[in-house]
Amino acid sequence: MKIIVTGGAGFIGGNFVHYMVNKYPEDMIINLDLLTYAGNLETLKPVENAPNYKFVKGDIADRAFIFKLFEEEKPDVVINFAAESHVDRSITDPESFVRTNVMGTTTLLDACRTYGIKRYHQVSTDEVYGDLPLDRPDLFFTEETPLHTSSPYSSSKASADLFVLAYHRTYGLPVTVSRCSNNYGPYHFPEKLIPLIISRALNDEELPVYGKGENVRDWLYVTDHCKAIDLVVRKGKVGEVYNIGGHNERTNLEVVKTILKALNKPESLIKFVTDRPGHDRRYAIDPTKIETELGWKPEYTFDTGIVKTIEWYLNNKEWWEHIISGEYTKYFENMYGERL
Ligand SMILES: Cc1cn([C@H]2C[C@H](O)[C@@H](COP(=O)(O)OP(=O)(O)O[C@H]3O[C@H](C)C(=O)[C@H](O)[C@H]3O)O2)c(=O)[nH]c1=O
Repeated sequence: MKIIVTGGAGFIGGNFVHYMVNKYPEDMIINLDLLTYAGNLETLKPVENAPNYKFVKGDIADRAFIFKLFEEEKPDVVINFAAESHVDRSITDPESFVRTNVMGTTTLLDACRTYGIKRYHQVSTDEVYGDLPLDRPDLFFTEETPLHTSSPYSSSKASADLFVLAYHRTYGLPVTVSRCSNNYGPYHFPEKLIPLIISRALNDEELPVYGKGENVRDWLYVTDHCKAIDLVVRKGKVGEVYNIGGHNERTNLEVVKTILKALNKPESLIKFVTDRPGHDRRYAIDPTKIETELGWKPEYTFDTGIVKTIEWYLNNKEWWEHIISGEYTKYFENMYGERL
């Protein structure tokens, strides 16, 4: 099979490319990525010379380019990870989220419709369901939970999901959608909570915690997510949505304190800062459907996954140190300067 993985130089896409190149030597994995700020070819070093791997630089929202690529490659499967993914950035620049996440998705769908495809898979997020109250730990997102977005980011992802499902209903395109909870693990860009806290704590820098740190996220180790997507693509029912999460809810403050303890750094580094506008309170996934229909079970709990993640950041400083210097410092100051 020829599989186009979009966004394969990003965090989840990059981990997925590693997983697929190693697991399916008989398949050809084409990594299509625009290499924007969070895309990094260093992430692909371990697989870049594999005979079943190829990198193509390009924009999923560039219709002429995408159609030419499909004409040349005739892929059997397309798995769309490419997305602007940072909620804070979507608050300052919503338009780029519409372009990549919505227009990029519809462009890929049109190419799939024109050239034919065995499966199109959309990698989505539990943020499309909005949030849950903090005082109702009995509530979880299921695939039937209505879409109810809070941020420009989640609105763009929900919109893309609806297009994907509409292309199934209207044109019969064989699609699946998965919606995951917060991922963490190797190669995570240090603008997101866990890698940001690890990298800044290692440099003894202040750690911005939004509001009171009471918001809850449901943490999923990235390779558990990769295995789930592989299962959905190969065995999931066409036209269906699958939620992916492993019941690992933690408040942000718990997460930050866990990392500080593991690194033997003081809690005095924590700085409570102005809250994110529209900040979702709690995400929590009910994974019953993917567990019962496809037999997926996560391998990592938060306690085992976070240790592995911290070890990776300690052993791979060359991957992240240059990111948090230079351009990134400017970005960080713009984003957090007023808060810190
Ligand atoms: C960067 C940062 C974040 N936070 C808080 C905000 C959130 O409550 C939590 C995690 O934030 P982060 O930006 O890492 O992730 P989410 O906003 O939950 O969204 C993430 O998980 C979903 C599923 C996706 O779909 C997004 O693409 C992905 O970015 O920590 C802080 O308190 N301080 C910080 O410096």
